[in-house]
Amino acid sequence: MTALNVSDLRYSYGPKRALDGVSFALSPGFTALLGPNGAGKSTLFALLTRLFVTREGRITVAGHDIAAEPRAALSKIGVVFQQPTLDLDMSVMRNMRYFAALHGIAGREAVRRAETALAQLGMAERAGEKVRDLNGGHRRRMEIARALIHQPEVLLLDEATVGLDFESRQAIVAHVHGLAASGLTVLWATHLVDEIEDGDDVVVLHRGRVLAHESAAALRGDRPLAEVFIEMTGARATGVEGGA
Ligand SMILES: Nc1ncnc2c1ncn2[C@@H]1O[C@H](COP(=O)(O)OP(=O)(O)OP(=O)(O)O)[C@@H](O)[C@H]1O
Repeated sequence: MTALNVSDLRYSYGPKRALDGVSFALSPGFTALLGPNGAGKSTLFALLTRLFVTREGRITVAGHDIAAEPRAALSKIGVVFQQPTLDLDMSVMRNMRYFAALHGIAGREAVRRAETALAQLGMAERAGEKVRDLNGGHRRRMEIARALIHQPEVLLLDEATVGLDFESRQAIVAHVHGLAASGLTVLWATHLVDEIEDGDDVVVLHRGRVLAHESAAALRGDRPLAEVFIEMTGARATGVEGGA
């Protein structure tokens, strides 16, 4: 089943074309949106979450056209933006319940969903802690849990590990792969090749165009993914090459 379908999407900032005919279809599982700085990843995310609107191209989420049925489409999307958006003075649970309320979920159901989502990210025992007291990795995990509270089919993460140390990054990457394995459709924007596993699906975006869409294993062949990425985009691939 196609959970997210993007078809011939175009977007310009004045004369600057940021997306130039982007198409891909995603099924449940982990897809890395791999692109160097300026590739168009953030622009794509803004269109997928309807922060930006374009008349050129089409986006459907779980069969709902985002232009024709925005509420239905957006109710199927969970999103974690590059910049954290947490209230530091609330507890983890209060943050979760506050966000649940924005989706019309309250009372016991909100607590039940919050507990389930926190457990999925290995954060259950931190529910009572103030967000301010959490380290960066745990804050990010909380934000991912929060994005799951309305039980979306598609989870979008825009450079979710920016600024975190290697261990925290690894933990988050592992958790999100676990979510994808349990049936969620994950689109993980990154420029770090070490966050990508051989079994992952990869969309390579460069200068607003999709250069490749296939499994990481097929994309890299018998070479390191970093080498292939550099060759395709001319960009320096950052991150530690973790065997991929
Ligand atoms: N507000 C804007 N005005 C003009 N050009 C813009 C604007 N925002 C982005 N761009 C340009 O559009 C292109 C795509 O930018 P975008 O931020 O979507 O890329 P990105 O892949 O998310 O990069 P990064 O990882 O650096 O955020 C780039 O060439 C960028 O310079």
